[in-house]
Amino acid sequence: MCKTNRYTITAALPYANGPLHIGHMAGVYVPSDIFARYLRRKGKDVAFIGGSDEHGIPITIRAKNEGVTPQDIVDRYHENIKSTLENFGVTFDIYSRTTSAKHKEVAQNFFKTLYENGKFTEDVTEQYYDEEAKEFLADRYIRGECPKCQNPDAYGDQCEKCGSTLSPEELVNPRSVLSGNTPIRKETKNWYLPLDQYQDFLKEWIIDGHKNDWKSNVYGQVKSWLDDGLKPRAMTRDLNWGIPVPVDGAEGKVMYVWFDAPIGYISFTQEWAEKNGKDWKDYWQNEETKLVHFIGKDNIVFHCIIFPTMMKAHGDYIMPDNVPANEFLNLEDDKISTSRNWAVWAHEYLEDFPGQTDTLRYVLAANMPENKDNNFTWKDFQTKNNSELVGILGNFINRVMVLSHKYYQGIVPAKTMEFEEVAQIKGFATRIGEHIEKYEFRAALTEYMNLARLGNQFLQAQEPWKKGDNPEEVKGIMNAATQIAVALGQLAEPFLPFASEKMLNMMNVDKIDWNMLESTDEFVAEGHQLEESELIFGKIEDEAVEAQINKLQESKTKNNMTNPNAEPQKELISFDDFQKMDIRIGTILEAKKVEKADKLFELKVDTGMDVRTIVSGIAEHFTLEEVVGKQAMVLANLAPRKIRGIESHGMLLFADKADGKLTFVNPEAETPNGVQVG
Ligand SMILES: Nc1ncnc2c1ncn2[C@@H]1O[C@H](COP(=O)(O)OP(=O)(O)OP(=O)(O)O)[C@@H](O)[C@H]1O
Ligand SMILES: [Zn+2]
Repeated sequence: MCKTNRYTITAALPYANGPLHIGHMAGVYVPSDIFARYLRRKGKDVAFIGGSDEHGIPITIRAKNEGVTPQDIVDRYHENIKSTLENFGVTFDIYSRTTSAKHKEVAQNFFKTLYENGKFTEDVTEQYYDEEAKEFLADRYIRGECPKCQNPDAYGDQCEKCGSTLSPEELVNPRSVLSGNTPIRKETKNWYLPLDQYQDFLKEWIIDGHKNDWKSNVYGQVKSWLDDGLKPRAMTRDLNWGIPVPVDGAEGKVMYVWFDAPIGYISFTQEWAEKNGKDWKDYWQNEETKLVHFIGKDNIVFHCIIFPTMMKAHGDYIMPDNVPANEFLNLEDDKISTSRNWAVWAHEYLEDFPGQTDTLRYVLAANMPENKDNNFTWKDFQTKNNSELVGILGNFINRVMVLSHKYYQGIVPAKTMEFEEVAQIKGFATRIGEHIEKYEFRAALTEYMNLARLGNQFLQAQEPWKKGDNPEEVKGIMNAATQIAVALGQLAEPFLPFASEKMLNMMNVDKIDWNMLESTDEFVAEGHQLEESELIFGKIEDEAVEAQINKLQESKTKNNMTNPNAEPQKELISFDDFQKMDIRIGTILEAKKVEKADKLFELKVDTGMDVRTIVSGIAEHFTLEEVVGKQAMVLANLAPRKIRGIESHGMLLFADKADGKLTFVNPEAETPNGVQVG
């Protein structure tokens, strides 16, 4: 059914701001790898392209919080992610990164082409700006209340609670993530991709053209975007981390991360092609090539609307043939979250379950959130391993191996009889392939396991161990069982690559082409010598699963201790910065109201060094009587400033409670005035 011979397969570029978890694997990397491995076995010319997305605000925020550079962050996580993917058996032809020189060049050329051909519109708009940090606040640099669900911590580009796509102007009570301050609005020029001009093209291509072959979750999301009407979208940002915009008048601006990241698929293909003597254009600009993007649902708009529009505006590029986006995987009935450490980290799994990589690949493929969100639980993981991989597949392979060695020293006996089960194998190969080509990975895996079930039923029905008086029949049964076992070893590869290799080694056979698997009845010949038998899958004990559940419980306990509504931490300061502050205990001696200022008290404060005047904005929180005689913390060396004509020498410190009421922060034991706090 698949006539195309060349495929370009991309997998979403993970943000290099943290390690990979099972959601990433189930949503993107397991399905794309199954697809790529299958097509290679089918003899197709495949470029399976991946890499780290190293620009974008989550990276700069993480760097700021840790007090390191963005480059430090991406170097750390790029290596971590790359080796995790390798160890998971994800067979990228190249796994590169968007901070490479090659990528910068390709992305800048792409931008320039659009610019020179007049594909952008330019617009000067007011954007939020943090006066203290001196930075424009795009996307995740700004938070505030979601206008749709009132979540107080929505981002400037998205509300994670209700899933709405937002722009910073829509946030209620916006605040800067950098300083916590309320931002001002300031004019800046940006370059926009006029998506509205591509509305008709997108409608014709997707809505009219892919109603039947795209997944309904993807099609539905695209349709609702188009029904709402597309608007121009800024492709540049006033930030200092990213790829500089290569046009005059754009100094200090970088490309929007979702402009440069998908170009990564192209630049990485170029890097790979150069190293391997190929022509990259075959993979991106040849109508006979099928381009397929594997992503999670939050990336649909970028891969179905924005990136195709970029490619259309550029010209020469093919459109994706399909974007089989998955919904989300949850963990133990809760949303996977990096910040709440509610995740099973792929690299930790590899350490905790050595030699059992395929078990996780299997469970994630079986639970893949293909059409709706799905759930991973450790109990289900254990059951699927013990009763399906060990109990069905491993059991069948092991019985065949052990009996072959017992009866025939591991030499495959003659085919003395015909069995219908053997003739059925090629049908399984075909159906597995058809499901994979339709992005129905769960159904493909079920089909595969049904062949293992068939093998067990066959042995159970034929009972060769009871037929010692008919050696010719036993030979025939064992030949047939061995055909099924070898076919299982062959067909396992897309899903269970490590187990497949182990099975084929043990059976002493080479991998064969999938087309062959779909057409033959003989997977191994009479007289072939099998190697020694070994177990393919190990049981997962209760203790191992309990340890994992305890690990999650610890995260939950920790999360419950921290306040989800706490203000984000301010920018890091050095120890020297801190040392500069002179904070000490003082006592308020006198208090009076400041005329025509509802919020202010004029206070006389004994700081231990002197008695001084401090103007404080506490009149709405306390009465004059309440504050006189009270001790308070004083920031003594704050530069004096005039407030309502009164010179204030320092500042009193209060705790700013969530309900907006101030409260004094005082030493627990009696403390003389002038004692330093630090
Ligand atoms: N729980 C999940 N289930 C399925 N796919 C997911 C899940 N989490 C992330 N993905 C997908 O993995 C790909 C790479 O994710 P990316 O690095 O962009 O992280 P992310 O979406 O910010 O995730 P997180 O916030 O958990 O780090 C994206 O296509 C994303 O849709
Ligand atoms: Zn919301």
